[in-house]
Amino acid sequence: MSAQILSGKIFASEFKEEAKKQVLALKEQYNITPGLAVIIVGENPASKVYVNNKHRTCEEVGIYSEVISMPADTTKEQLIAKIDELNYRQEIHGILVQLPLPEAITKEEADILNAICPLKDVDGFHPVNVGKLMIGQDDGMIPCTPYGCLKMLQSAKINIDGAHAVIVGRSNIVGKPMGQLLLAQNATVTICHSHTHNLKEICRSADILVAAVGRPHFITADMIKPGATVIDVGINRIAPKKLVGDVDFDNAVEVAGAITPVPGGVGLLTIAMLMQNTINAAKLQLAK
Ligand SMILES: Nc1nc2c(c(=O)[nH]1)N[C@@H](CN(C=O)c1ccc(C(=O)N[C@@H](CCC(=O)O)C(=O)O)cc1)CN2
Repeated sequence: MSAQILSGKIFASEFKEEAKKQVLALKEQYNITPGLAVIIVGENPASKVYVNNKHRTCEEVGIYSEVISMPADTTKEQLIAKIDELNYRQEIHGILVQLPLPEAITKEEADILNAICPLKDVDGFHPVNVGKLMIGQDDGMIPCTPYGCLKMLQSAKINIDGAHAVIVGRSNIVGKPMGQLLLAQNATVTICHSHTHNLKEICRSADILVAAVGRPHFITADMIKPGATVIDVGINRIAPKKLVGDVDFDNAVEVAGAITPVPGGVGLLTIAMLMQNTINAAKLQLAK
């Protein structure tokens, strides 16, 4: 039997509707419009598309949006000076630096992201927010992609409590925060990576399998337990107009119980959750 397809489009539109209501409530109760500033450095074509989509989604949901485009030869100091300016602007509740940064400043990524005030860090990449997620403190920001995966699992009523969740990939943006989020929901979490022995056996023991490796079709059908929920976070461009995930979808769909497609899966939730994080940031700043 073929798996249930977890459509990112449907969940994203559900989450955006919820965000719209919260924006209206903030306006009515406190006369506040949440504001998001996105900084893009350089000319990466995919980044430009994502940033435009962020701007468009802000308009759709009722969030004030500013896109700040900086040239590819921007220095770390210039970028941090821009972030500082935004840190002090009251109408900007969320600040995001689009990744990847140009090669010349890639090594400075940590210093640049750490310059964002943790209360405005809508990506949830600042060490303060990483720490809050780690210790289960709920007044921090959660990275958008794993946050979207969790909300989708909850909305689809997939059981997490007591489930064995296996995450393949240990990035700071997806793998590690995904593990913390599922652990906080009482899953038994295994994080696998390139040095893991018996990867196939571990994956096959997963009730929830999250693929976040960045390698096309890395997870094959024989690595999936029949009936498991498979979340594919990979976005791999294998030809100019062809995107595929980390999971061999066509075969996996015959084994899994539920599965996300690529495109049209959790990627779409990333921007929906950015809206939610901007609203959460505005609420947190109200309370300060
Ligand atoms: N500062 C950040 N930079 C980056 C992040 C991030 O969360 N914060 N994530 C990615 C890019 N990204 C958002 O920024 C993003 C990626 C993918 C999608 C998406 O909608 N994917 C679609 C396919 C879109 C396509 O055709 O390319 C899908 O999966 O169906 C949205 C946002 C890296 N940088």
